[in-house]
Amino acid sequence: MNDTVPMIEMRHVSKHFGNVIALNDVSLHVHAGEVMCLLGDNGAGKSTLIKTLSGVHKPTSGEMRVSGEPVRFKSPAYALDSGIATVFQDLAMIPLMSITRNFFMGREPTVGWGPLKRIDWKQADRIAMEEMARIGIDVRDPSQPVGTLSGGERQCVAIARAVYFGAKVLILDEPTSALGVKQASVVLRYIAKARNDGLAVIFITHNVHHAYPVADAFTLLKRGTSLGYFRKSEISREEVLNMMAGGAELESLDAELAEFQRTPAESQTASRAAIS
Ligand SMILES: Nc1ncnc2c1ncn2[C@@H]1O[C@H](COP(=O)(O)OP(=O)(O)OP(=O)(O)O)[C@@H](O)[C@H]1O
Repeated sequence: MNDTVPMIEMRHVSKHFGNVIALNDVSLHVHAGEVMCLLGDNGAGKSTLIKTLSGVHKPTSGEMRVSGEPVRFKSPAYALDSGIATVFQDLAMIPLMSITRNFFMGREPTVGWGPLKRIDWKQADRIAMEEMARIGIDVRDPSQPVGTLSGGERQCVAIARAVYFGAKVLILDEPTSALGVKQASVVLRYIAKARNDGLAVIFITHNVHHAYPVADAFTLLKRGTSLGYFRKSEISREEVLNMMAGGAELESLDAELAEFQRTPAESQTASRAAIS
């Protein structure tokens, strides 16, 4: 158990859209140097939760805290100023633009003053190369279009960019969902590294196999409600899987599908037995 103040915390947060209750009394917390995996099926409320944490939505009720201080984000810029960076699935990258341009996205270092002020490309390229090297991506040419990197590498660039610009909390929206095993492992390794560097990471996924190796804790969402917050030591991979899928629902599906697997002779015997 970690007794320090969480880096980020949600207390009894609800979010309604008219009559739709997208989040209902959800509480969670993440400490510095921890990965908290937020798991939930389609429509569970994951996107609403991320958008609430990152200042896109305002909670209908409940409280959010950063380093123990209550916060109300008027816009995503306020969340960013508090050190909360969200890497959305689309990565906000321009494939045909260079790695350096994508890394800085308008925040390039400059030289000179007043009308002579201009982007310091040499410095920008050097920083981009160094940051890529730090995450284990060997960039030979920083002017290379970012679209030439693999999917996993592009995810890492987006995360590295957030870290470089001062994130304390990283919210990663399904960073591995479109990736094969090898590419997903590139991203999972980097998530573990960000955690070891002291960031608080919220990793949203519906893939328990990706979540389990890297998680320190789990929050499970179902239809807008939290099924609970679990430390990794308190819950096995199978238990997480079962809660995610809804054990009872799966058992009844098992029984239903077993019916299809019967041979015609078995089915006839079963229906005769049912009639008599
Ligand atoms: N702006 C909105 N207006 C009305 N209802 C919304 C809005 N945003 C989300 N919802 C509803 O809130 C519920 C949760 O949606 P949300 O997108 O947060 O789920 P999710 O877990 O991210 O799902 P998925 O994995 O499919 O993206 C859904 O029933 C959705 O229809």
